[in-house]
Amino acid sequence: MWLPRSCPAVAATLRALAVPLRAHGTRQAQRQRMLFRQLFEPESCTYTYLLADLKTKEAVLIDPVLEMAKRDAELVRELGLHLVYAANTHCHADHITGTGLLKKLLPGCCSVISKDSGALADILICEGDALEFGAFTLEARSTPGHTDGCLTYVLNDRTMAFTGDALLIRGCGRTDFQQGSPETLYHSVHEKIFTLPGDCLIYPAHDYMGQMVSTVEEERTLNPRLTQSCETFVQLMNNLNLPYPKQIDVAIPANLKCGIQDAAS
Ligand SMILES: N[C@@H](CCC(=O)N[C@@H](CSS)C(=O)NCC(=O)O)C(=O)O
Repeated sequence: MWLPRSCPAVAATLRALAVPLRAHGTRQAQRQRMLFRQLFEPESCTYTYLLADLKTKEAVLIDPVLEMAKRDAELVRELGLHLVYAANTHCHADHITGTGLLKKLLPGCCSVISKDSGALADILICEGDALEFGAFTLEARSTPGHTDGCLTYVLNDRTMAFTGDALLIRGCGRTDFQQGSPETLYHSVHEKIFTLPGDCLIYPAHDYMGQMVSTVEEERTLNPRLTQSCETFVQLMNNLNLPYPKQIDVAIPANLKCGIQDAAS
């Protein structure tokens, strides 16, 4: 049924909708000018993310892998982008980061990792710091527990969170090496990730089951580990008995130097 805009009931409804509609419009406008790609490295099942402002062409890569750095650099060039940051969520133990090589392939790009990781990079960031690319920012949230230096990068409109190994789809990062602590991880995820909006998309650093994306609400309600009490979670994590990652002995020393063993960063 058609109702005139002057109808008081319609006017009240439009007033009530005004804020959410405006907010939705802003998110949609933002989405339309942002490029997003999820890239994959099959050996370590690592996801790399490319985000760019389509207007200014400034771009960020999150968690690039050494063996795929040429692919990533080629994609950046093909799309006419300018890579400003090659950022790690943490010092990985299962593969060598591509950030060191990307700095050579795409001069002008800065490597990034958290100060708490103890690793070298051009920019060492902390909780609350932001990486800007054009009109967008990625806020760094400290989410330790898998390692001391784990960060989750949250897009400024809180529609996307890049959780590294802190939160995986229906899982989480192991806590049995590299300063791992199940108690710390539990609190990180509950306080820094599960407090994001329910429809915020979760993009992890890995998936071993072929899944690509989740949401805060899904993980808050369905994650088999993190829906448990902290005590049960700790017991569970202390009894995973997973084999060590195949590349651990080369990956950690290399990643402490940004993926390059004979140079500072
Ligand atoms: N088989 C892989 C390593 C698998 C693994 O240990 N993944 C880590 C993240 S990379 S350090 C993890 O936290 N897994 C959690 C889980 O529950 O599987 C290899 O050899 O590279």
